[in-house]
Amino acid sequence: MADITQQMNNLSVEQGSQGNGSSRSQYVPPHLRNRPSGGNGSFGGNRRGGFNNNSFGGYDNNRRGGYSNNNNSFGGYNNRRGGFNNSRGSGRYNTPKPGVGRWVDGKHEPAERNDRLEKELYGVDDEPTTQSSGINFDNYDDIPVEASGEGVPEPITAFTAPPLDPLLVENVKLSRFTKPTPVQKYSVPIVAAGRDLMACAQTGSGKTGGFLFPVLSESYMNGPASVPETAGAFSSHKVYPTALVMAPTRELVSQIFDEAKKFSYRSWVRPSVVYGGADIGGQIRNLERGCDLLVATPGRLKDLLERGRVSLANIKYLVLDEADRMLDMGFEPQIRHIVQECDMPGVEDRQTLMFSATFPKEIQYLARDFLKEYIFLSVGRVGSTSENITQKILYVEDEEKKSVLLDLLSANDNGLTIIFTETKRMADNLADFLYDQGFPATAIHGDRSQYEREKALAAFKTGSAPILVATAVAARGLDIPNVSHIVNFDLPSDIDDYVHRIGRTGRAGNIGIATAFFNRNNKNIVKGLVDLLTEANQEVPDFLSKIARESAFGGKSMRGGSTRGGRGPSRDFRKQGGGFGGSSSSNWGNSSSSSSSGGWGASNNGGYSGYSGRSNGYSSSNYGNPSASNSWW
Ligand SMILES: Nc1ncnc2c1ncn2[C@@H]1O[C@H](COP(=O)(O)OP(=O)(O)OP(=O)(O)O)[C@@H](O)[C@H]1O
Repeated sequence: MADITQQMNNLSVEQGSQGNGSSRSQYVPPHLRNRPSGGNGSFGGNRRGGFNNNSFGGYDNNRRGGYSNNNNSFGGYNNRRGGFNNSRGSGRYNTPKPGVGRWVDGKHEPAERNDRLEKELYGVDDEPTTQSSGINFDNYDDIPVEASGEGVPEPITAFTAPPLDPLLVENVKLSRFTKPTPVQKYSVPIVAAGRDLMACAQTGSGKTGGFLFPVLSESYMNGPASVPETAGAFSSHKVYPTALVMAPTRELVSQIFDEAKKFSYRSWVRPSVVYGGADIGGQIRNLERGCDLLVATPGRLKDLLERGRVSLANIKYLVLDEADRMLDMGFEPQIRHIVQECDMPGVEDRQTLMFSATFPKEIQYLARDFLKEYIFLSVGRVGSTSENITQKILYVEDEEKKSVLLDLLSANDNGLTIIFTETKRMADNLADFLYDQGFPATAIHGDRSQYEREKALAAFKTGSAPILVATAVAARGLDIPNVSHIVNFDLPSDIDDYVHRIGRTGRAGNIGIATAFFNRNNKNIVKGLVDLLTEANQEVPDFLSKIARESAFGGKSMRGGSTRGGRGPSRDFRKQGGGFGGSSSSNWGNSSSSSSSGGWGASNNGGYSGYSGRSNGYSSSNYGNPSASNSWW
């Protein structure tokens, strides 16, 4: 990594314009300059057989890394009619299947271990598709965490049973996780105490485990609910999951599903996934094989509810992941319909966990309506970036971008690179260009079919196409091991999007580089960028400070100018209202915690009235290491 940084420091735009003498002055990247002419790099040949066309003939299709999750390989109960969903709680399964446990007479019977499945689920060390925690993983301990609300339970410090279920601890070990990340430390006891949670945490800090660990662990201890007596004659066609996770994109739900498979190995809990753009018939058949934990995009779930294939009557745990993104994508009506107008138990009879990178007003309304007396958890400063990511901002005019990109890619010959563009057309154009220049690139964006997107991701993950050109579709949530470099070929206009994009590297304590091409067209983001770089102890180039100063006179003062309030408050907004009489707040870190009045006071209706009358219940503590608050982010 140091080498790459060094080489990047030495880069200049002029270097990129050196031709190879041909009349088309086609750029020849340094690593190809001394090769005999005539080839197009090691994977050349027929362009249509390459990495970025729709035929996908050119790269090896290793499905392990992909998103083709219609095959619920552990679901396998074929007794469709007389199956598990009619068992009403006991002796659910007749035929044990590899890796699938049972709940029998009020007891959990985990399945035997299975070598083949373990290799499939957890991979083997040093495989490109497995990611271990990086050298800076221990620094997570230094991230300031603020937990506020009534009666915040003590965080756990290790993966131990108790409080976790022993099977969950075994699966966590198989995943090579040695200790919990901050969000996991808090979420485990919070969920075990029956509390609701609203969590904001930095990218790559383990939020998926933050909800999967406690939900699965509690499920292993408490077992399934029986099918409601009110279920009609057609209940055998329906599934009655105990836990529902909603997330915005197909890729993200598929990824959560893959994680859920790992941690539910050998247990009675069978995870399933449904998302739009894929054959619904196949998804229904998979659901019928067993569905205790359902991971879904809102649109497809609504469809399945309307078809009577899913009942939410048994939901004990509702998780909304990337809630702000779901609202951005216009899913609020579907989410409200699913949570409030179908058969899901009310807020008092389920536990609800919400994860969101930002906490603007719209999310606060959802929290007010979906959660009860929740604990607010803030890990790191909301919207901040990790110091594990070295951020470089280069001044590059639009017409020079391709040339500079080629230099960057030539300098970075190990690890995976994601290049973000603003438009789908540019993503395709750039991927084709890179292919022509001898770089194995593939593209992912919303105009590609689900099949193409899965293929592209699989090729990228396995390293057969180590360069992924992407639009915002890949910006959030995706967790791909060994991504060492993010290039913002086009900067987004919202600083939050920038944070999420670069968060695809530097995950789980690993290090990474993020390079952005900046020019005067990106003036709207300059203030946010300067603040962010400063906050993460990154170098702020002179040109950027200068443009920021100029722009300050132009009037935009908000970071990036997000229309939704962008980064939003990182603090529990309930503290700002007038309704928390007698609240006490102790702040052990150094984040400023002055509470202001106004805003969310008595004008709120609905779910908050219960809070306002408390005389002594509300407390807030900041458990971060006070000396460390500047050391990591
Ligand atoms: N306790 C742990 N020990 C080691 N690695 C972990 C641990 N928890 C999670 N990870 C790994 O860290 C990476 C990031 O986790 P995850 O995808 O849950 O982050 P996230 O907070 O949801 O990120 P984002 O905000 O980008 O969606 C994953 O590769 C995951 O396997």
